[in-house]
Amino acid sequence: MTPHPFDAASAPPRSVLTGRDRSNLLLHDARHGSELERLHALALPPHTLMQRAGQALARLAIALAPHSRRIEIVAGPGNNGGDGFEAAALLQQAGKTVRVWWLGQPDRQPADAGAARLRALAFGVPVVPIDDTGQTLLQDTLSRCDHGTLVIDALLGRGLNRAADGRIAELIATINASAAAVLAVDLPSGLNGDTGSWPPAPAGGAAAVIDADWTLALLSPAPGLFTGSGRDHAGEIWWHDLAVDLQAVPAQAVLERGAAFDAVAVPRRHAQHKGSFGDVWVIGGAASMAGAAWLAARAALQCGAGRVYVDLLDARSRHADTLHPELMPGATPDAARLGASTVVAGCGGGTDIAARLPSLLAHAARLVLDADALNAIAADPALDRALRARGTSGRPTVMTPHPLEAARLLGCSAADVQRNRFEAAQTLADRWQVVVVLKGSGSVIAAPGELPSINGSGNAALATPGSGDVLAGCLGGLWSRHASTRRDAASGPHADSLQTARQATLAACHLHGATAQALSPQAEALPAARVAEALGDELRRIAAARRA
Ligand SMILES: NC(=O)C1=CN([C@@H]2O[C@H](COP(=O)(O)OP(=O)(O)OC[C@H]3O[C@@H](n4cnc5c(N)ncnc54)[C@H](OP(=O)(O)O)[C@@H]3O)[C@@H](O)[C@H]2O)[C@@H](O)CC1
Ligand SMILES: [K+]
Repeated sequence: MTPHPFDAASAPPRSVLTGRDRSNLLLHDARHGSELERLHALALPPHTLMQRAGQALARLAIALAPHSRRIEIVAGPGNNGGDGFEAAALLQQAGKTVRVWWLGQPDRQPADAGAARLRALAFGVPVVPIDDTGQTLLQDTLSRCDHGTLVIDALLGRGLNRAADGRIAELIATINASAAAVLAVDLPSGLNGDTGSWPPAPAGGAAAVIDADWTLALLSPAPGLFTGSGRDHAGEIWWHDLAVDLQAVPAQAVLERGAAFDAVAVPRRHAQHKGSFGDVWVIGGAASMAGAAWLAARAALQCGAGRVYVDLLDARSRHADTLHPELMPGATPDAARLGASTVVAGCGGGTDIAARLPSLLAHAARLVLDADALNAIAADPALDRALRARGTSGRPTVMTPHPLEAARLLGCSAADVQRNRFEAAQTLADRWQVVVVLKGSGSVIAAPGELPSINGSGNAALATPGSGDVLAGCLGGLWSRHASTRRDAASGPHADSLQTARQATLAACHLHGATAQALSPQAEALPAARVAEALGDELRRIAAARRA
């Protein structure tokens, strides 16, 4: 008997976020991922998908840790463990010293995983049951490993149906405490792949989730890998589609990797002038918070808005930004100007922004609501009604809450929002017929009637004060030029549609994140003013790369 060979013709796993592929990636939750698996399994010889999964896993393990002679595979009771068994036989054939530690029972193992275990045994792979003795031995082994040992986490994948506790939680803690490198199969065990959160921990306990160096997503990546806690637990995310058609089953989310940005930041034509790219008004900067408004204005300028005005709420701060003389301090815009402008409202707005909102909601052609503008709407039913009326009338609005602002709008806690970021963002988008960016690790962009998108760029360098103001301004700038350019091309009212707003929002989130990654690849803190300044550099770099 020979193991199924590495299929040299099959594509290798791909790194999802560091590769050059900028196309959107469909993401399926656990239910639809199982449906995808079931549908394709019916059309293929028995065990094919798991064999492909094992091949992809073994191939990636060798590529990521070529010098690891010892590979410890910790396999769980279900098919996630089956992937581990499939890879074990191949890795053993490839000359590695492999051992599978198995937490399962033969009579309860699913058919695919059972066949994979028998195959591994047939190739002489040692399989150690994780009973009390096995667990002690594993703890002892992993405590003595260094980074040269590879541990494959095949404990739990999409079949997670409760918080990891008891022995499985102990195993997760043992792996996390080890110095070994960790490659997780499909999901870091313990992570809820649908949401990127942890299932509620047992009373008094902490959630147990693997901290992987790498994760190999199989078939269709789970949405939760890319948002909430997902990125921190998953490490670098790799993916293999196992040669199936992901479109055969409806997806639940989309990973945005730059396609929308490419559609929005189109090359500027020679005969265009500043009027071609529209006016942006930044309205915010209450007492001692003028910086927030200037940051947004600088970002809008860097992103290519035609003219940028700043209407500061604190009259005493109405001076120019001497570092950026292009920015114009302006008096309160009237309805006609608002009706021809993109307005970014609320950055450092304090409570003063509330008085401005009725006019902005009624007249602004395009409206970005950030920070204190969102808090004002959460606190005032009349503003809530005005925003609803704006949505019904078809005038586009983008809301950019962080989780706490979203919680205020939804009347729940920030922890509730983080438990299901997709649901929170979609509820807000549907309630007001707006585009919503729920900020945080893996910003979620939701709009009525659209699948939620997750922004794939960015890192923790953006976790600094003023970062949100820069995003709001960046969005204002890109939206202004996008809507104006589309109006040029289409001369129709649809130039201001919610779809244009959504495209600009996806583009802004991408650019904001990509700029931070370029400036601070190791995610060390970045002052927001540096990010604002560098947005233009990143735009110019991308434009130059396009021409090359
Ligand atoms: N079949 C195929 O062709 C392919 C399958 N694929 C792979 O299959 C994976 C999905 O497999 P799966 O559905 O068997 O689920 P899996 O993640 O192994 O876990 C289920 C087991 O865990 C248990 N359990 C759950 N939560 C628990 C907890 N907190 N603490 C303790 N136990 C817990 C649960 O126990 P039960 O609830 O039944 O008591 C059950 O025994 C997917 O992620 C991918 O890796 C891919 O290779 C593509 C091809
Ligand atoms: K896993």
